[in-house]
Amino acid sequence: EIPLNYGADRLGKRYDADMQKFRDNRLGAFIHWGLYAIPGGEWNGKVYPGAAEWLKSWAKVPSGEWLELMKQWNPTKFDARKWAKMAKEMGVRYVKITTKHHEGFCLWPSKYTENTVANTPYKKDLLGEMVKAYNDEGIDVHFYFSVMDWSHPDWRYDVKTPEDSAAFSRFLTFTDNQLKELATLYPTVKDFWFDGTWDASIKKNGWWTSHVERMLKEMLPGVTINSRLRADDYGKRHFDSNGHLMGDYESGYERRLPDPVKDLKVTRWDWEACMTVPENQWGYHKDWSLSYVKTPVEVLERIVHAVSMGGNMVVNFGPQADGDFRSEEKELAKSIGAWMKKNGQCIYGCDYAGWEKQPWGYYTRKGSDVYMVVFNCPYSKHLTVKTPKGTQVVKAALLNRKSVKVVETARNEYNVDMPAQEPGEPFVIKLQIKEAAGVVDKYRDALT
Ligand SMILES: Cc1ccc([C@@H]2N[C@@H](C)[C@@H](O)[C@H]2O)cc1
Repeated sequence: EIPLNYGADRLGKRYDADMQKFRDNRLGAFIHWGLYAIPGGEWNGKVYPGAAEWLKSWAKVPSGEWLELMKQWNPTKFDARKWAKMAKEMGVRYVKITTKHHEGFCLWPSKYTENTVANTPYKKDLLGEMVKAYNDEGIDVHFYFSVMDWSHPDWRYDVKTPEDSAAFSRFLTFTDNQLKELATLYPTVKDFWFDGTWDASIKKNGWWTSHVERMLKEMLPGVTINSRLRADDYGKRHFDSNGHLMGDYESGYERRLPDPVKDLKVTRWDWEACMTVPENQWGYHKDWSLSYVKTPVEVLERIVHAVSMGGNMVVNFGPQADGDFRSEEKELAKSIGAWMKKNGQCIYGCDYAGWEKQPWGYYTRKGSDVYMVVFNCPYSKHLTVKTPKGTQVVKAALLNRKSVKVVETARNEYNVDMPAQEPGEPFVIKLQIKEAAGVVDKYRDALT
């Protein structure tokens, strides 16, 4: 290993109560809300199909002109308690809120910039209202924070000249001040999810990313920090130059998931994925017909897929400028919530089972309870289960307790019957297993 000053602060997973809660939460929601919700993907009469929160970039809008949108920021339909009820009904255990996205508009009344909700017709502290409402519903609040700030004169994509260095040093101080402000004003925050940290300017200042992690953990003991913040002494990101994960969980799975067979390495560390419901829209876009929109079952499959590999999943919501949600998102929250109410025990507090992936769906596990979450029903009417050496399936039952037949078909191989009547939606079978202490290998493969 090479010596590093700004590499991983810790080797291996955290097992303290705060990290265990982060892990047990498993299902979260993203809230992407900012000035971009006002134009909703359209600028000067042209609709841009790209991500709506990047409209400033697609339409090449100068910062001054973009920030004019602040004059229109007045979400009259915003009701934090309603938002929190919607999250509760969906069954999310935490919500990640964009405190400031790349555009530089702050949902809290920061005293380090004019670009905040305080200088809009709405005036009030939106972030504070949200934090209180979610916490009152027992939902943890995580802060998304974009380091890249398109509206700050001292932001630099790279640092090449002495002027760049002076400006970027001011920018890092500004950012430190905003982060300290967030940690001080909203001390119940449980996590910081950094974005906008891929540019050379940050990679050349790995020390600062290490300082931010340590500063926030000093101010808020137990807080979790995503790997995306971090760059080491050599600009290596997420995993340091010795291959160790920086931060507390890997945060690279954005709109994609690790392969359940080829990418089992991810089960060695904590990780959190995030996903959009359309192909690629985080902020509100007025026209969702421009890309495929995932059905609730497709969203659910991604949630289960993540948990089956020991990860969390954060499903994105892009509220409208008026503070209400579009109907597709309200329906999605209801639909996922209905399923979670019946089947949540295969998600919350669950982890990677360590069993061989099967075509019918995914395993999750909590202690000695192994869950089969079935998305694909086979014509054979049997669900193949292959257990590790020394592990037997003793019983199987649908979560509503109706048992299903289990027949041992070969060494460590079973046919678990499909339920008698078609469930009509993804369903869960809970397995009772028996794990031999020493691994006794009763059968042997034929000698060929
Ligand atoms: C290339 C690219 C940069 C930033 C992003 C941001 N990360 C997501 C979590 C959203 O905030 C998106 O704007 C997405 C793609």
